[in-house]
Amino acid sequence: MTLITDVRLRRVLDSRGNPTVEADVLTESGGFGRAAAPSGASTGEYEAIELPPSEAIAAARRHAIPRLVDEVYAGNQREVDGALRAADGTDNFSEVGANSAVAISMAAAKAGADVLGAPLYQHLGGAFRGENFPTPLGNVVGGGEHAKEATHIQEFLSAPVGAPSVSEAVFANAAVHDRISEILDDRDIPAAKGDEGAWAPPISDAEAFEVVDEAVSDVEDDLGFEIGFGLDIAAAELYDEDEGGYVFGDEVKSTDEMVDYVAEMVAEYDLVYVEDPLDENDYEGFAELTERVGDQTLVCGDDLFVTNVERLQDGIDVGAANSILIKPNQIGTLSDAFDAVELAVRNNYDAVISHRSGETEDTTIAHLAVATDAAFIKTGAVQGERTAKLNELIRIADDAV
Ligand SMILES: C=C(OP(=O)(O)O)C(=O)O
Ligand SMILES: [Mg+2]
Repeated sequence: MTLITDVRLRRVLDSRGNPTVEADVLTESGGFGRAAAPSGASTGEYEAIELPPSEAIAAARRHAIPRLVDEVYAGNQREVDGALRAADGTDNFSEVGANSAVAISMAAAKAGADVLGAPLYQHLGGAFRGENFPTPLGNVVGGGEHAKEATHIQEFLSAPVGAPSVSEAVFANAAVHDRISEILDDRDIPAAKGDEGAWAPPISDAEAFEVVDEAVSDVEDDLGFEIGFGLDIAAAELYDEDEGGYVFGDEVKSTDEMVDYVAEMVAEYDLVYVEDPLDENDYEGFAELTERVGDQTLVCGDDLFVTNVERLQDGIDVGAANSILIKPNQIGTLSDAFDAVELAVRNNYDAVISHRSGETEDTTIAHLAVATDAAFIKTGAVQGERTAKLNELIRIADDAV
């Protein structure tokens, strides 16, 4: 074990061109870790608070760094994260900023791994991790808050559930992404890209279902293993109380209609995954949908649970969803993210480790997914800040990190 001797913070660019917080953690034996906070666009109402990076950095320098330097061992993640929580003093990191907190938490984990001379996933998960790999969910078509004038549903996700290796799964998602551009081209549909590199064509949700279904089937035939697809509806962004439901352009769906619609899409397209099908406050609606389709597909809570064990426990109590999206910056520390995974697994909920729409080249979530034995990782299909994580997964499987 080696003491943290320095924590340095700076503003760096994220993939949207916005500033974000990067942290370096140094230890007395020469250990080093660097990590950067991601940032969401379709953020959940109950997420930990992201402060403007300059404010978050100033607050962390004032409150958090003095509690870490020469006080805490880099390898003791619980102590690092406890110091961050104590420095902040609120439930939601509104003093220090979840962006500073998560960057320091992840950088300390990397410094701890460096001191041990172990890959990060082993430091976080133990010697027996690394045998299984998470299936990557690749965002191939999208709209919502991630692209204007595109689909109402935020993400159509390729899910290569039959891939024999992580590398084949990663390349399958890239192939689906590529096949979609050909299909759109054949239909004379222009396609820009959204924040995560998914195609953002100006088409209806119904047409997007058709296009993705065709692309997935074509690539499945080419590669010879099963590829399904799934959705992140990000329904909290569509929900408008004044309109009395979920707004899809000119059409408004009531909660009952929304549950029927999602259940029909699950049946029609054999969806393997449906994230945030209902509003973030609608535990009851989630429970009803899970009751109807939970034996056929994963119903995942992102904005619903915000990686928060209390919100997850509320969901478990009423049978809302059967999986949870894990985004470390939604809650602020790696320890909190691990606690959410553990509570999920103990209750037969699958964990899906996730990027944010605003990302950097940081690869921590690839290691987190392997360390927690997560069923899935959602980190895009193409584009540099996404491929950084996908390529790291390939290296982990190849024992080359
Ligand atoms: C990755 C997502 O988007 P954002 O980071 O904008 O919340 C999501 O909603 O799952
Ligand atoms: Mg989501």
